[in-house]
Amino acid sequence: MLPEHLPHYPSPAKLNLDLRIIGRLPNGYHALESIFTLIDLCDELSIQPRDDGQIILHTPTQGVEPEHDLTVRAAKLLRQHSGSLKCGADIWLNKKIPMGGGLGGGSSNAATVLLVLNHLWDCRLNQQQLIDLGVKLGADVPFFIFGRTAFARGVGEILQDFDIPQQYYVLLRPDEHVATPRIFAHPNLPRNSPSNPQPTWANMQPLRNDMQDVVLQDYPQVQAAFQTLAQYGEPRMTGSGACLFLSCATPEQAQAIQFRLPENWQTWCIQSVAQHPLFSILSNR
Ligand SMILES: C[C@](O)(CO)[C@H](O)COP(=O)(O)OP(=O)(O)OC[C@H]1O[C@@H](n2ccc(N)nc2=O)[C@H](O)[C@@H]1O
Ligand SMILES: Nc1ncnc2c1ncn2[C@@H]1O[C@H](COP(=O)(O)OP(=O)(O)OP(=O)(O)O)[C@@H](O)[C@H]1O
Repeated sequence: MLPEHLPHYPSPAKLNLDLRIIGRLPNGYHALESIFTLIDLCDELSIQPRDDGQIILHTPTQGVEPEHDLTVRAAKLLRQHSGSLKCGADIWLNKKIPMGGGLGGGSSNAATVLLVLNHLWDCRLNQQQLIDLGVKLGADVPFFIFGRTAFARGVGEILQDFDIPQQYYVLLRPDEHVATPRIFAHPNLPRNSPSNPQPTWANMQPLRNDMQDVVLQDYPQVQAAFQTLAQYGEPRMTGSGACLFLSCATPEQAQAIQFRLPENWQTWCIQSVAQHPLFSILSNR
């Protein structure tokens, strides 16, 4: 699907290991505090610069108009800051991350495009400048540019390093699409969790997701998947759902649980990844 002669750039998914809503911002958005980690479920992109200013996506994503695709929007946004309208790109995307599941795939694709084209077009924007651009595309984009396990504040753009134990997860995709705006607008959504000024893994226990209860109430398929996973531990939802995950101490434990899950759900055994896999690729070029 991607051209074989070009590099394949990774674009990993994320999990919100914990997500609390601590209030609302003046613009109506919700102020969050969240532990984000990268996982080893990745989309892949090939990106080749062109010198005629055109940005062409050769692999349109089903259900997304090419000009609305976050890869194209990211490239156009960076082009405005490149100082040259000649900057163009051919883009190929191989999607493996389910869309709209709370795994941040589209945001990750946008971050990979920003990081790679910043390099290929020699724009020389620093990480903070890329984060400031990225947040215009989506609240999860800054985390993927930060590229390490993080504690996030604001809408997700204020990031600090955060230590977590290495963990393995069973990830399950319920057969349901949850619309993020609908959950943020839900009348029963809790919006008053206390802020944690000095978060640590220990003082965040027990981990939770403030969006989870309203999603479980309103989406029977997510509730059914949750009950099934709950036979094996304490599942949680990532982002605004619908994907659910269960922490496991070893990969063998994750595989044993996955083996017992009904086949009607798409499932993965995954692990957290300490650093964005793109960083070592770009620093070697
Ligand atoms: C749930 C998370 O995935 C956690 O990482 C993110 O906060 C989602 O952020 P996002 O991808 O930017 O979400 P979008 O799908 O673009 O947001 C849709 C709508 O949700 C609402 N929204 C989003 C983020 C936020 N912090 N507060 C909000 O109230 C806004 O009305 C926004 O217009
Ligand atoms: N390259 C892309 N990949 C995936 N989705 C895209 C892309 N470009 C635009 N979109 C749109 O963005 C929406 C959200 O996609 P994404 O997979 O990032 O959401 P998500 O996993 O629910 O993230 P969140 O953690 O924000 O809830 C999709 O439903 C799709 O309409």
